[in-house]
Amino acid sequence: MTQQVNDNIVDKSIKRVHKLEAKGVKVFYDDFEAIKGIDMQIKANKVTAFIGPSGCGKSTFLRLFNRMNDYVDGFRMEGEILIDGENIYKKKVNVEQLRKQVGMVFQKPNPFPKSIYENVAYGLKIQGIKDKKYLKEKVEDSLKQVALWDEVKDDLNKSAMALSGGQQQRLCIARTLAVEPSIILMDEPTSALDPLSTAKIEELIYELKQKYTIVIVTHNMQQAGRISDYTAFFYLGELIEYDKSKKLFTNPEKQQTENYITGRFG
Ligand SMILES: Nc1ncnc2c1ncn2[C@@H]1O[C@H](COP(=O)(O)OP(=O)(O)OP(=O)(O)O)[C@@H](O)[C@H]1O
Repeated sequence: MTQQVNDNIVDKSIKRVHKLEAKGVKVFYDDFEAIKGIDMQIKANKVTAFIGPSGCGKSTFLRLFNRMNDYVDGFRMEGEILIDGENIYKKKVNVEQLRKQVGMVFQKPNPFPKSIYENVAYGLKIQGIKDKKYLKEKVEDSLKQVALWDEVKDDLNKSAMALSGGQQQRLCIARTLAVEPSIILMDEPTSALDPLSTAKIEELIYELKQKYTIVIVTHNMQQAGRISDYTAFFYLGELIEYDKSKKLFTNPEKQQTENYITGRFG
């Protein structure tokens, strides 16, 4: 099934406008076909939400963009995933480099059992950066971007595990930003958080799209409506509908989308 977002952007501008692209993508876990042939283009510097009932393939599809499924037993993919026009599944692709460009934030905040400072500096240090002044600046800058700096600036040596869940998630986003990705994948980043922390992360996502291309899986349709520019509705491994969020949530083209967003199934 071919789904191109419906707003008159011509194909020849893919490299500039469409940051991510899937071409004829199928995913199998052994014999099970989890993604059944998806074509999709995702725009740069926008927030794109993936919605759909449990098991429809949102996370599987999201994880294709930084090759996180490569580790899964029985995983096999057909088709192409392109970033800025480059197929990221080509043999010569350096997966470590790719993951620097494509950061990921998970459902449960997963800070390392280290200090706040070390968590944010970690990615830079494993790149071999030793310059203390640079590291300090980068840590401060990343924590400021996630609006955590004021809360932690006097406690940078404190364990990250002592932070609240919402603070931990912002720290994990700061850790992702420190290595300067251009794309951030988020897999239900607020589902383990209280409403106040959720609101903070949503504000943050809104700010971050000035600089980053963000793709977010969410079960929360209000959230998708609030923060995303585009929404893709998946069902049973297919991309059913993909459009501007305002359109998809108010006037969907497909009956299945309408049934889902009005809570008739899922
Ligand atoms: N490692 C795996 N091995 C076998 N099957 C898997 C594996 N991971 C996912 N699947 C199957 O692939 C399908 C898609 O799963 P996926 O986790 O991508 O869906 P999802 O839409 O993200 O679900 P949820 O909203 O519950 O997280 C499901 O049927 C799931 O059971």
